[in-house]
Amino acid sequence: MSKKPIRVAVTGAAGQIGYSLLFRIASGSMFGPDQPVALNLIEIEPAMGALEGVMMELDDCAFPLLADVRGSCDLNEGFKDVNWALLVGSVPRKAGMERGDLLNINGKIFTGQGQAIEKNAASDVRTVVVGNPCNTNCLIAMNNAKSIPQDRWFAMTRLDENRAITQLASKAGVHSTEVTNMTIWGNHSATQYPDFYNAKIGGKPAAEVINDEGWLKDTFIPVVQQRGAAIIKARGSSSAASAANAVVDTVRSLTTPTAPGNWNSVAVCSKGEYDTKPGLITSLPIVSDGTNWSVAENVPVNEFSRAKIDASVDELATEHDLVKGLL
Ligand SMILES: NC(=O)C1=CN([C@@H]2O[C@H](COP(=O)(O)OP(=O)(O)OC[C@H]3O[C@@H](n4cnc5c(N)ncnc54)[C@H](O)[C@@H]3O)[C@@H](O)[C@H]2O)C=CC1
Ligand SMILES: O=C([O-])CC(=O)C(=O)O
Repeated sequence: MSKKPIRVAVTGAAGQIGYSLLFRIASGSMFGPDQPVALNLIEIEPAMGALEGVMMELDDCAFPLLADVRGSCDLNEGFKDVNWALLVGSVPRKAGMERGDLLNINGKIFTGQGQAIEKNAASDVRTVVVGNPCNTNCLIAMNNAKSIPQDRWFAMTRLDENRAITQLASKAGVHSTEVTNMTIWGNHSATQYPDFYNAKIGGKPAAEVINDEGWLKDTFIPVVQQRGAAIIKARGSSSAASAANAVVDTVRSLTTPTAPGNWNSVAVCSKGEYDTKPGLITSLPIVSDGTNWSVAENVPVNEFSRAKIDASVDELATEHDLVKGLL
């Protein structure tokens, strides 16, 4: 192993998403086939036994790229020297709940984690929040680590993007790789707006290719918005393998150059782009040069899209007000 390993913290490492995610990271899916990785696995005390078992399984894979694995329930130890912090650990919702209902239970987890990241992580640390409600949990962590630049904080809407891509591809009868420019705007919640107006299929506007605005507005949007709930209903627990896959995609898209003309969705700290509210963690169309990211420019926003984006940003503002005491 000639390259220095990238050290990655994963919270909730013994949970359902953790059980898929760790093996993808260790096998090279996240940082590529010639990049060694080291894992700092963080759990709460009662789950340390289960984490031990997961670590034994990591050992049993003899992954060529895995340089080191540490398990801890101490946040200072867990976030020590990490280059990436993947904040998965938190309680998932049950059937009948909205993700925002978890704010009371999960929000406070992210104050201590933000502080511990600021105190212990490597100087280049970047954080992706997965635990729900992920936008506002990310807001809490970011505001508890004010010396870390705001452009290093992300919340995950890539699973929504991937879901939207598959819905459009399947309606158009094409492979998912034909669908590009799929923006999820706003909150990772039932108000998110999967923007079919700017999505493309085979390089053409998706709305033109599908040619059924009624379906796009009245079926496509709610199916994507409610996909998490549909998985919970079918599986009895929330999306795990597809969520882990989306974490891999998120980090990969931030660390490799975006294909020219395309973009991906991730929630970042808004600077007011597209008239979103500055300071909120809002999903936007993002491009990367492999090192730095920026918001895709000149994406047209029509009246329909404007109303949908505003509704989701309003919900983020309400969540912000609910957690003011934690910021
Ligand atoms: N943003 C997104 O697209 C998605 C987000 N999620 C969210 O991800 C979170 C995790 O989901 P699962 O892995 O299925 O849940 P899970 O219940 O299977 O695992 C969560 C793990 O987190 C651990 N944990 C709880 N509090 C912790 C803390 N303070 N520090 C460290 N670890 C802690 C638990 O011990 C458990 O092992 C949930 O909040 C879920 O709603 C799930 C799917 C998609
Ligand atoms: O729906 C949930 O609670 C889990 C989640 O965030 C998703 O699957 O998108």
